[in-house]
Amino acid sequence: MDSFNKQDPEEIFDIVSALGQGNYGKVFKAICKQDQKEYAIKVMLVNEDIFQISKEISILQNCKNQNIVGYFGSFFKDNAIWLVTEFCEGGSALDLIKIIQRTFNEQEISAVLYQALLGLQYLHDNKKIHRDIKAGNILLNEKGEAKLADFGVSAEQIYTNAEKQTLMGTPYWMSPEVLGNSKYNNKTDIWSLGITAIELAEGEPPYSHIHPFRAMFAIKKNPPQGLSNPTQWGQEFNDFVKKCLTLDSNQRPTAKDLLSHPFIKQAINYSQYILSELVIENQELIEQYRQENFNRDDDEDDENEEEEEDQEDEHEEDDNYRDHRQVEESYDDDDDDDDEEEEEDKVTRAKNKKHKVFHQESEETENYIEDESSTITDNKSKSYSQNQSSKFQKQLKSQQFDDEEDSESGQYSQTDQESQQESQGHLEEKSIKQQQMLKKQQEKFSVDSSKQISQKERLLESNQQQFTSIKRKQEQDESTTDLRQLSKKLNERQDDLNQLSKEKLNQNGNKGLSSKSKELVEKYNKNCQEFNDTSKENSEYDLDQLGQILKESKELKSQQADKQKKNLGLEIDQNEKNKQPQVKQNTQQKNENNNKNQDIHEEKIPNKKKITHIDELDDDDMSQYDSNTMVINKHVDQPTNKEFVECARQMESQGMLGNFKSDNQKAASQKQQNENKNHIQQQQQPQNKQENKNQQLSNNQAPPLGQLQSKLQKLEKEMLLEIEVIKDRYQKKIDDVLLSIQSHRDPKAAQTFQKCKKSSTKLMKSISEIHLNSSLLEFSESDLEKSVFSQSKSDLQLFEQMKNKLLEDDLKSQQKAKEKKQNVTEQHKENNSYPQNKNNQKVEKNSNDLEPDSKQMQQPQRKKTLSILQKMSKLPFNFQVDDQMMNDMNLAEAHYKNLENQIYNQPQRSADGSRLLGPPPSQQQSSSKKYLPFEFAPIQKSKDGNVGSNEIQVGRNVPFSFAPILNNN
Ligand SMILES: Nc1ncnc2c1ncn2[C@@H]1O[C@H](COP(=O)(O)OP(=O)(O)OP(=O)(O)O)[C@@H](O)[C@H]1O
Repeated sequence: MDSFNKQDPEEIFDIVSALGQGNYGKVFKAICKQDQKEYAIKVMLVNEDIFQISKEISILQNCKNQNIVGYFGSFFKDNAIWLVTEFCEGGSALDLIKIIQRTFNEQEISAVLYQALLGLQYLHDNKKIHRDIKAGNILLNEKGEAKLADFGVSAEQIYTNAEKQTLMGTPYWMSPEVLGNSKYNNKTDIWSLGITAIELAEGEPPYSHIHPFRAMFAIKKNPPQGLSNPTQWGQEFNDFVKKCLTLDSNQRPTAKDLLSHPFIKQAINYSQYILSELVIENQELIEQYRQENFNRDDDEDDENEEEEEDQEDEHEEDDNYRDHRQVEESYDDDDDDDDEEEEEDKVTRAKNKKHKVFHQESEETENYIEDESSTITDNKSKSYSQNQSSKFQKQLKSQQFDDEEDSESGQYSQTDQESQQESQGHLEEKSIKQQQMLKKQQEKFSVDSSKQISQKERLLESNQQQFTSIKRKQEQDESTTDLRQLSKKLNERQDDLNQLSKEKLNQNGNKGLSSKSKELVEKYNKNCQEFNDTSKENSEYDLDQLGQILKESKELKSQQADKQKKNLGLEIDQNEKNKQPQVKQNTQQKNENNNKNQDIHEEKIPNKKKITHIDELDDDDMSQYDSNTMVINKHVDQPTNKEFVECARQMESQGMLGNFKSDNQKAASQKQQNENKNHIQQQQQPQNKQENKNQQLSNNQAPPLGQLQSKLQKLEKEMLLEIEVIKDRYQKKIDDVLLSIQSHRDPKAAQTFQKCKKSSTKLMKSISEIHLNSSLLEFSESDLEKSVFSQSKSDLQLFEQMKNKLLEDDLKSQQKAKEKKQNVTEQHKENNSYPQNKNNQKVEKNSNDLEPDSKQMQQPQRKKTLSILQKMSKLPFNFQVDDQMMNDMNLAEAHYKNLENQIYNQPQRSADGSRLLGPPPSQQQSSSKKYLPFEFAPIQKSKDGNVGSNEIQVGRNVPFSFAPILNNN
């Protein structure tokens, strides 16, 4: 008890939701107010089970292992113990089977068992026995870790023969030796693990269809039951189960033995990865399941409280039968008193567990009812109450019949008046008593049956709720299909645009499009193509997200279009009047908002001309607008984009496109139009024909902007959120795989890591492309600059620069080195007549002459390299280093090494090859270290467990950090 924290747990934690119900209490999800981390808290009322609870605490306290659920402390409040453990997002393996509504496949089973075995190995090495291994006690988290939990019945290993053995565990998972009279040890956990393997594969342990006490008997007497359909499973899995279920515990393998079983060994590479996928993919369903269970538990709690008194006696028997949960039974064959105590104990425990049992009972009934239609359920509840009442009627009749019989027999058998009267009085009394009793019974029956009816009604209600939720899910699925179709449409639309741009290019190809313009258009086409490819590659989830946004945007636009249609014709003049101030205001706002950005931009691109049509661009102009500027400086006119917007509008007017983008584009065009107008008015330049055309078009078609803009802003925010979510998701995956690589040096995981990174970058690129190409949402310059895409692009450029610089400098220094070498050789030739000793001195002197020169040459270059490297070190975490870049880096490194070797290390031979030139070996070593600009080193994790953001990932199979070495001087 000393170990309990004295603080009020409610001051430390916020209870968020219920996670589940155990035998000893409810488990809640909580958030620590201080660090905002999630925890699981088991709240257990203190009663006679205090021994179990404190044992669980003490065992958890002493276990620190990745595959044992982490313990953070315990509190005592209001006669309840709060046990704080680490939160496992996936709940138990059994929960997951229920949630995904299928059993695990062989890969998933091996993944769970591999980690469970690691946990068991740790426990057994520390002389502990779990004693309650089952799928319900293996928790899974988002990282794909499987953890043993629920140590309520665990024990320190008992070795002495004098010790009384305790029967503990959950019947179907118990080993024959636990059920028999023999002593048992940690091998009992291995048996239970074998049963758990069957449970994961089939959803139920063997003998689950029979009464648990009978099952206990069967386990003890019968040969082990393996998988019920062995041919359905691989040979290795069959063998694994068989080995776990070895009858003789001495022959049964240990956890360590099983870790090298082929069925388990294969899981080492993928265990965490696939479990993480399983948990993350089903996170929504898991939450839903918890929510539903929580509601049901609450209802049932209330109900049970009401029924507790009434049903206590009647259900006691049932309780014993239905208690599929833990059975704890001390036994001693020779001692009858013990048996009695044990019997009493059982009853007390059964009472304590009644809550749980009721819960299970109604769950079973409910499951049954779930299979039936609601009408059948209704009928069932009715017929049940009918049965009850007819049963009661029968009883009533028989009672009445007995009474009548009694009174009749009384009439004929008694001759004496007094005794007759006496007897009659007695009979009357008896009859009154019986009638009272019957009345009571009648009342009780009616109460019971009405309770049963209301229970059934509740079940019916929950059934209907489930039905509605299934229906809702179906609707969701339908809308997901809708979204998928939408995203498909988006792709098709991109194809259309592609096609259109190609046609346009062909048409205009000979009409004086400058080569730069052509190049630009081609680049745009390529981007579109790439976007199509990547968006096809991206997961359905991402497409769904994008589809959702597009759907909303479409709805918004169609609303706008409807409104506009209404206004058109009738109120066009009015509309025009109303529109102008709004547009003006927006333009003003926009101008104000973008003032800073524009200033910055003006600095970057001086003398920038405002371009409104691609034909207005000449080669000089085009040189200012390379692809990067297009991406980063969004507010710069993008001729290709405008071109396509116009084409799209034309297509639309010809009925070739829906109104999917038009409103937005019109809005953008209107805004641009106004901006241009202002600009041109300022410069007092005549407007060209094309602009007039555009203005006419936009004046006729542009929608009112106020509402649209605020909705667009909302959409933009949502889009940003979506991006964050997607980014997070990938980031999490990357982190996890990274961890797994680090812990296992696992090439498969490394591959996945690379894949994740690639798809993450692709995704970011796609998103940026959507921003750029569809003009769906307007990003400010700074937003765009923040985006990973643009960042990566400029960083890539930086890297290119660095590489070229290095190669250039390298070449120069090689040339210089050559020249120096020639000088040295010539000088050597001159001094060839010197004695050996002197000669060496001379050479050393020459070598020293070389050093300052090389240093001079190296220092500025080194500085530059370092500054570039430092810049690179600010790259975002998910900056992708592809093979090409990897090669470049290796190349750069090799060049440096080479250079160093040539200048300082490589002992050079004299022209005739007879003597070595160069510094003594001691000098060689130090110089080589001193001048190496960077090296590959294993990644160091920062305190918070993340890979530092200032480290660059350089992936072969194992990630490395790329850290510049500081000058020793
Ligand atoms: N750390 C946790 N993280 C997430 N969910 C948890 C955690 N601990 C328990 N749960 C959920 O709460 C449920 C109840 O857990 P608990 O350990 O109290 O009992 P149990 O294992 O179901 O029953 P018993 O105690 O009879 O073995 C679990 O099945 C699981 O769904």
